[in-house]
Amino acid sequence: MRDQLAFSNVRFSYTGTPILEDFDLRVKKGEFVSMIGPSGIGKSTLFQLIAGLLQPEQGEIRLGEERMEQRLGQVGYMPQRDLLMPWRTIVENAALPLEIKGVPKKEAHVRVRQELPRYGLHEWADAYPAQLSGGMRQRVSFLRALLSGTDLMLLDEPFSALDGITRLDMQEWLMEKWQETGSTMLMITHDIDEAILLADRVIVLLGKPIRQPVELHVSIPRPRAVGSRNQPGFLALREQIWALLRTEQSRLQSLGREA
Ligand SMILES: Nc1ncnc2c1ncn2[C@@H]1O[C@H](COP(=O)(O)OP(=O)(O)OP(=O)(O)O)[C@@H](O)[C@H]1O
Repeated sequence: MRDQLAFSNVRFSYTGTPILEDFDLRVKKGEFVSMIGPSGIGKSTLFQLIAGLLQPEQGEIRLGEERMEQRLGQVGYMPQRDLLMPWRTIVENAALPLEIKGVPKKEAHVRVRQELPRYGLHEWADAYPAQLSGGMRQRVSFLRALLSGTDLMLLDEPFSALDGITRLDMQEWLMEKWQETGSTMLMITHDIDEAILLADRVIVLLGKPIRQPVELHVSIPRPRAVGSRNQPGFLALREQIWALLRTEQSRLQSLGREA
């Protein structure tokens, strides 16, 4: 299967802070990849590079077959907080990327209304974001990202602001949507179980700068559900990721003490 995203030999730093060095990453079309790493390692920076908000100093980033400097608008982005506009209704919020692409407003709204039932939101089309629960707002945010018309979705800790039960529901919901849409998904999370449950592959980001991420394949059979966490393969992966992160945390702390 062809690559949807490829980083080759990428270097990136902020003034005085190296983030990536000789960094390679390949994501196949339709794959679900989770990324996990210590705070401040550069996860959001990676997403900004993919979205084209930042450019690499060296190396290249390809989306599909193309090497693109201008990647803005080529990926769907779902942030931690939904960033829905409070003065726009649910239909108006979700239709925004279509309108930006030049689809006439009326047509954009019809298309969103057709989609809403699949998101359990058909009764909320004309409501405002403040009337919806956190989980519902994140579903609107996901639909809006999907309607930006791209096959690559970047999910930046999409459920971190939700309560525990809603979060579990949303994880199962996202797995369904991923299978339904066939989109390629790249998700940042701080939650090891979430990283494993959803993904085909977990990428553990280590090092300062990040050179060779550790890539772990998740062979838990699909369809998965919250109960899949109790399978022996899951427990072993959780231990392995936990050990990697703990070692990295101590290494970073001792580097901090030396500096
Ligand atoms: N615009 C910037 N200018 C300079 N340094 C920056 C800038 N943005 C981020 N950094 C630094 O780069 C490093 C990586 O930041 P980034 O936000 O990508 O990390 P992260 O892994 O997403 O963190 P977290 O898990 O806490 O969200 C951090 O040390 C951060 O302080």
